[in-house]
Parts: sequence; structure tokens; C-alpha cells
Amino acid sequence: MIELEGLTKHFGSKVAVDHLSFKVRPGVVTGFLGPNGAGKSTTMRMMLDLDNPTSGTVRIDGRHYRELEEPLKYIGALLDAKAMHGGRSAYNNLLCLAQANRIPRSRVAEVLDVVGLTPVARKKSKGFSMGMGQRLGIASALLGDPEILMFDEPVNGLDPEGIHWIRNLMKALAQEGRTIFVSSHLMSEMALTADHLIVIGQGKLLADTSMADFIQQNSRSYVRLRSPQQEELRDAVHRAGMTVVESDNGTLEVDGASTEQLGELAAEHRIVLHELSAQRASLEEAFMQMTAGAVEYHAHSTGAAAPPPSPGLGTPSSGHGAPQWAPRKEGA
Ligand SMILES: Nc1ncnc2c1ncn2[C@@H]1O[C@H](COP(=O)(O)OP(=O)(O)OP(=O)(O)O)[C@@H](O)[C@H]1O
Repeated sequence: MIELEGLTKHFGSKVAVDHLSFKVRPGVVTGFLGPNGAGKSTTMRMMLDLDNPTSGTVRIDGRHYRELEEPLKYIGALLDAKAMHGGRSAYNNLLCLAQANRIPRSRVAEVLDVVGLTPVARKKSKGFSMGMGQRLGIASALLGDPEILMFDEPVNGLDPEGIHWIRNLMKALAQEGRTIFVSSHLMSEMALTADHLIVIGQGKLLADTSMADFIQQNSRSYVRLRSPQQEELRDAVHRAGMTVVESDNGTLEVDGASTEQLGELAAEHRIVLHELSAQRASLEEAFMQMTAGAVEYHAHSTGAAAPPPSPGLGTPSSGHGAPQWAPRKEGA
């Protein structure tokens, strides 16, 4: 378990992380989401004692990182896959790490095998592709067989087979009862991987909830109906006291009713249906809706529609005076 309490980080006048308190629990994959510059990497760095908090605490299984005798045996992390020594082979990179943490040499071959790098174990890591570097970083996180694993953008540079592999690896590790904390900008991937979500914006906690609840609470769900007797159907739905709107493509959209209710209603009125489907927004839509007011840098221009404002969640910001050509981050 990872526990944050009032975690705060200032860089000069910039508040990167603002009184964050949450727990990352074992047995599930917890996704860590936030727009660019929200403070995810800074938070993860403080979890690993790579940055000092301005205030607040992080506990790893009840202890501060510095109190862990051999930290790699408690918490493994992939933060920056390029952090490896390029002049060393994959094997030697891992061996150095193993020796510094009193991890048996035999574990090096084991983790190389897990990540599929055994055939290139003796090759210098500077010649590795981005995906291979990412696998090596994952191997280093797994080296101490820790109960807690943190991955910052783990699918960066991985091909579809690699993405599938890391998704299954994270799920399997969670099923073993480990604590898995992962950040990613790939919403479709996160939707397939994470059970629970922590969402931050401008350093503040926006949500700490299950994936299903997050999507449900931050998006509209409705039932779509299509029928050759569209007018009859619309009247029947209307008479049943439900809100129905006709979409641009000629289908009907009904809020606040189940597919069962609508199917039965159509049968009662002997109306033929060509479509009866529950529509639920994607994680991406729900995320855009929730974080609309917490995006640090907006692109303004070429047809990419801004997300609609979320009721009660603040209005979309124009970037707090930030330039509008969307730099990635200050000081990066
Ligand atoms: N060393 C630093 N010096 C000054 N400002 C920093 C530093 N590191 C981060 N920041 C700022 O703190 C804020 C949070 O940055 P951070 O990298 O943690 O965000 P992030 O959520 O990981 O973003 P991204 O999704 O773009 O990687 C940003 O505004 C960033 O510019």
C-alpha cells in the first residue's frame, strides 16, 4: 500500500502538487491520470524519494522510503527508461542494480526472461530501441520482486504486442496481490488495464474512484434506438414519460431508461426495432469532461473540438495565462 497525506511540492512560485492525499491499494491496478503538467511525475518522484516534498508525507507499507532497508525489494519503478547506463549490456545494467541491493544474481536472468530480453542480454543497452529500453526498465522494476510497482507511461514506445504484454503483466501482478500504480496518457489502454483511478489536475485530487464509477459519473449514458417506425416509437417513448431526442443520424436517444424497459415498450406497441443499444462514454470522454477546467495548456485551432464543460466541475480554462502553442512543460 502507498499512502499520501497532504503531499505538496512547490517549484518556486509554481505549485506542482497541492495537498494530495490518497491510498494506492494492493490487489488492483490503479491508474494515475491527469492532463499534461498535472503533477503526476512529480508525485511519483516524491513517492520514490527522488524529490523532496515541500510538505506532506508518502508512506510505503507504513514507512518512509528512506526507512526501507533495501527499497527495491519493497517498491520497483519504471520512471525513465533511458536512465540505464548505455555502455553496459542489459545483463550488466541489471547485475549492478542487483548487487547494490543484495539481490541474487540468478534473479537477473529471471527478469530478463520475463520481459523477453534474454536473446539481447549481452548487447549494450544504448543500441536498444525505445520498446527494448522500456522492457529493460520494467525488468529493473521487477528485479527485487517487490510488492509495490509503479510505472510511469509504461507503454511508451511499445508495439501492439508489447502493449498487450505489459497490460497482462500488470493485471497478473495485481492478481498476485501486489500494489500496481500506473500512469498513461493512452486512455483506451488505461480503460483496459486499470480497475481504480486516481485523477489529478493542477496538482489537486479530482477523483479517487473505480473505473466504472468514474465513467458513469463523468459522462452521459443513454440508449440508442433505431426503427422503421421511428415516429411511432418516439411517441410511445414520449408517452411513457421518458426524455427522447432525435440525433442527426436519425436515431433516437433516450436518457434515464434501460434497454430492457425500452425493448419491452417497443414490443408492447408492436414496433420493430433495428437497433437497441446502451451507449456509455469512453474513459477518454469522461476524462476530458472531468479535467476540462484543470488543463494547463490548451491547443487552440484546427478543428479539434474542446470538450464540453462539465456541470459542477468548473469551466474550461484558457490556460491561466499560459502560451497557447502548448509547450510540454516548464523546465523540461
Ligand atoms: N524541476 C522543475 N522545475 C520547475 N517546474 C517543474 C519542475 N518539474 C515539474 N515542474 C512543473 O510542475 C508541474 C507538474 O509537472 P509534472 O511533470 O509532474 O506533470 P505531469 O502530470 O507528469 O505532466 P506530463 O503528463 O506532461 O508528463 C508542471 O507545471 C511542470 O512544468
